[in-house]
Amino acid sequence: MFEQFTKSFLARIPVSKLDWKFIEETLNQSSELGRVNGNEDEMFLCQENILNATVHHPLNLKYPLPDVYIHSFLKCLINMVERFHCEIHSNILEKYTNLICKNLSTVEAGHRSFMIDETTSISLRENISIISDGTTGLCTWQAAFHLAEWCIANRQRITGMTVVELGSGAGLVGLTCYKTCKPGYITMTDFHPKVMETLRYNLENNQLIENSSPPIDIQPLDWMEFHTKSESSLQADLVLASDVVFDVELIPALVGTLSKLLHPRDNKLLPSAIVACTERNQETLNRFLYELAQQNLTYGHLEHAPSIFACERNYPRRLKMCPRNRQTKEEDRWG
Ligand SMILES: C[S@@+](CC[C@H](N)C(=O)[O-])C[C@H]1O[C@@H](n2cnc3c(N)ncnc32)[C@H](O)[C@@H]1O
Repeated sequence: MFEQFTKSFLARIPVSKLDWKFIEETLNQSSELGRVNGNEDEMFLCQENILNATVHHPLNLKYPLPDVYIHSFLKCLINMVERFHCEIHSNILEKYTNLICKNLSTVEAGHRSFMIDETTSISLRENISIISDGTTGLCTWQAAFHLAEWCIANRQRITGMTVVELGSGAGLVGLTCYKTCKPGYITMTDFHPKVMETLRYNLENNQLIENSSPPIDIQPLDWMEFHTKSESSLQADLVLASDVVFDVELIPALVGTLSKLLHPRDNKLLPSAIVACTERNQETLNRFLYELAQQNLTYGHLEHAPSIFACERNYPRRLKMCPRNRQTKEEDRWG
């Protein structure tokens, strides 16, 4: 009954955007039931159920959301329960008053948990601010959800492939690919030390380091250096990257990196790259497309995959697929 609400809560959808209408209806039904049966416990039971589906959910107990988020959630819940002229459940009050006494910070890191299906979830430590510690890589960006959903929809085709992810950030795309697609090998990369540390933590937290079969790996990879290297041991059948097209200064190095990784190898599948772009600034995207053409890389647009993640979807996003110029239409492979 609470599945959708739980999914949004654990994914840290802004509190004001949670489905409060649903909570109101649930409280209303309990209030009516209590009145008809003359049973005052109905409202307490309902508050307990809401708490169990959110703050006391096993994933939140194991991978807690930031206190500031829980505080704001409980505040809204208490306001709503009060509108029914009903006593607030002691567990809610206790949790809330404990949080009031804390010095809450909006730059605090905390977890977000994403439920993919009944048995698969991914919990990531992420900062609340989109830019912190001088990097954009400590939170999940919107294009990542899009690309992760594309991976899930194409999992059978990805199975067994050697996958490299560029600019992995907090790790949603790589971890989703690893958990749902069974790639032959997956290497997640980034360059910022704090991002690398968070990425490692997130892999360990999802128990993916020790028991990695198929193997999963994290490597530092700075596009600025990589595209100038003459040799690299890194090879890919498929390159994934989400929300990496955001700074015109970085685009030549990013495309140079893609070009190197997409270089055809003997007796191997021609590699391709799926780059999920958020369409914020047309000029930046045009520069990306210009650089692709300079490197003799063609591109096509891919269909959106069905939505799975609870997330905000404010910006239009596109998946660009970049194979090296060739006769065969690569869209036929991934389209
Ligand atoms: C906007 S974030 C996107 C993170 C993640 N892919 C997502 O969609 O949530 C951009 C990512 O690119 C990485 N990045 C920026 N410049 C880079 C460079 N020169 N080499 C490698 N990664 C870089 C950042 O560290 C950050 O993780």
